[in-house]
Amino acid sequence: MMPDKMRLRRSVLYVPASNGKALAKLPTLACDAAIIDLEDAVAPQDKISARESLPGLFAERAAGPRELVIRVNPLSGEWGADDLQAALACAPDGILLPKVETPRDILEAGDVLDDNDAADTLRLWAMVETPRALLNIGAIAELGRDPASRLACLVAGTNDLVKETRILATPDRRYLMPWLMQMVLAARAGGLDILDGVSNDFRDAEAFAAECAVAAAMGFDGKTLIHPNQIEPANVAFSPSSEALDEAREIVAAFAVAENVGKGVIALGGRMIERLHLQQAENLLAKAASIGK
Ligand SMILES: CC(C)(COP(=O)(O)OP(=O)(O)OC[C@H]1O[C@@H](n2cnc3c(N)ncnc32)[C@H](O)[C@@H]1OP(=O)(O)O)[C@@H](O)C(=O)NCCC(=O)NCCSC(=O)C[C@H](O)C(=O)O
Ligand SMILES: [Mg+2]
Repeated sequence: MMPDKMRLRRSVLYVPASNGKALAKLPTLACDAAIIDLEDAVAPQDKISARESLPGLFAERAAGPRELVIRVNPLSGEWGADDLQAALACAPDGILLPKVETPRDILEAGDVLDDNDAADTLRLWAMVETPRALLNIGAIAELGRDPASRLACLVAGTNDLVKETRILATPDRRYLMPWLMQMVLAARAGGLDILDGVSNDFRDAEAFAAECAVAAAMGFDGKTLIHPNQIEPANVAFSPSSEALDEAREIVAAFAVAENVGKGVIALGGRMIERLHLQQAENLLAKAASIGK
């Protein structure tokens, strides 16, 4: 299994488990990961049949680097516990827990996984989409520091957050911004990946590209998506730009010059460059290498 740090999660597409056409299209799509959704995308009357379709879908799963995650219904509700068992039987890369409110919600799901031998490498992802989750975000993210918790990734659920907090959803997401930044901060503290919420307006390519660029600048690792035409712009926005790569190569080269080896700080192009910048540059180049840039 690929270590989490090496995973690309620039474009993470929700695919409703009840939508055969969308599921059939998935193997042709260039998203880094997909979330097969049993929760909000599936109507109550389709919950059971959607769950029953999972084994067929995963039996046909082509080997490859794309991460496949199943979003179950809340474990406290009517369908969640059975969803979790069905998801486990499919051996996905991860299970996404919706409506997480406290660290306990994640630990309880982890206990179920611990009782299942087949779940050795399975990771947990958690939606941050309720006011309580926001208030508990530090404690939730702290679980990332304990590998036994299996927590690997946080996902902003901006639609539910708008609903639950009653803020106004504006194109610039101004009222969500403080909470999104708090999520990024918590994820970094816990050593977790963090994905931005979805953009519902899937026909407005320009607005979507702008939203992705802002999210990348805010520190998100990628964006959750609802439609195939959002994949390419997300892949572009969350990949290092060629200017950033040129600068990273310059920094690596500068520290490799004989007179700079062993120095903690150097001047480059009129700017102070420290070893922490070298580390940033190396991380960026490693990311570009895994993208194949
Ligand atoms: C939004 C949609 C309902 C639009 O569907 P549709 O009108 O069918 O789109 P198109 O005709 O433009 O589709 C073109 C082709 O692409 C395929 N397609 C569409 N969406 C997907 C997808 N998500 N994955 C894979 N393939 C997809 C269509 O089948 C067409 O294929 P073809 O004819 O063969 O060319 C629809 O896009 C959709 O249902 N999207 C996913 C919605 C979803 O999953 N919602 C739940 C997750 S979001 C959420 O819950 C956020 C969070 O919890 C929060 O609180 O914020
Ligand atoms: Mg939601």
